[in-house]
Amino acid sequence: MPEEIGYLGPEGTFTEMAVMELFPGSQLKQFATIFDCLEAVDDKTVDYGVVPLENTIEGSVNMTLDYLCHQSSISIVGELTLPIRQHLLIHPNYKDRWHEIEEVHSHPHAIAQAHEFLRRNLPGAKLVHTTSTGKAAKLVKETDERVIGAIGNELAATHYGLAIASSDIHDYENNHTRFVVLTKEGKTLSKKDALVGHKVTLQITLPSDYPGALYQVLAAFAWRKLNLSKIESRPMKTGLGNYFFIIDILSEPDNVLLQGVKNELEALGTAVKVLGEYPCYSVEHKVE
Ligand SMILES: O=C(O)C(=O)C[C@]1(C(=O)O)C=C[C@@H](O)C=C1
Repeated sequence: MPEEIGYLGPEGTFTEMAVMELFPGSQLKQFATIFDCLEAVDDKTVDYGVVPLENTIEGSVNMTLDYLCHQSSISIVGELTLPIRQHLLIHPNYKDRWHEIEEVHSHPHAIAQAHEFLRRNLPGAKLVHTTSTGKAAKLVKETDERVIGAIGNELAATHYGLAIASSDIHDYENNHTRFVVLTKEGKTLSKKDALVGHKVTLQITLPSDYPGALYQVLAAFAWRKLNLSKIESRPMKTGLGNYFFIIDILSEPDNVLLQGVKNELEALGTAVKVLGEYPCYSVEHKVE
């Protein structure tokens, strides 16, 4: 049976752009929400899932992080970073009337990425959250009795036959999103081009709150000269002030120094869960 790839749909999402780059020509299955996609990987309805993990402007996608940390035994087997260009999309019937837009629909991350543009250009418009930018574009296509807009990409504009009323409306030029490939079954990703490095992502839970606990964790990486690219705390959901840490390390697979870190941390009573050891890819061009 051909492998099936789950992703955040419908057609025209940024996640679909990532999937087209990572799994060209594969059998795809769309999910309405990130959670549904994660669950499908977990219960093996699909072989791989592709979901967003982090954006330059908006930070982490907590749904993805929390699922990986709290609920599952699925792991990260790859990462793709894509440039994110947000456009204001409108029904073609209203293409010259975008200043009259009453509502702007999009994924909360996309709305946040264009906050300044919306404040300046459409201060009276109601902002409506959708499960994805593709969903918002589809809604605009289906609504021709009112002037509404969506924030989304050029793939959605083409797919739904929408006009681009204003292009590149994201507030910061350097707008990128990291997408991760997840799997349940020890599968690996074998993309050949666009490789930019390797990472290991660890979930670290301190034994208890004592002075210098995090410092001790970081020291284990520091004296081995292991380069961290991200550290983030997330609530354990057991009480205020209880956090665990998610740490990304720029490291080749099977690095013996990392095994040393794990042994040292575990000896200190710190729990270490490996969320993934994976290749990282990056593309700057648009996927047509
Ligand atoms: O809605 C989409 O198109 C998505 O793929 C989701 C998502 C996100 O969750 O951040 C992905 C990239 C962009 O940052 C905006 C939205």
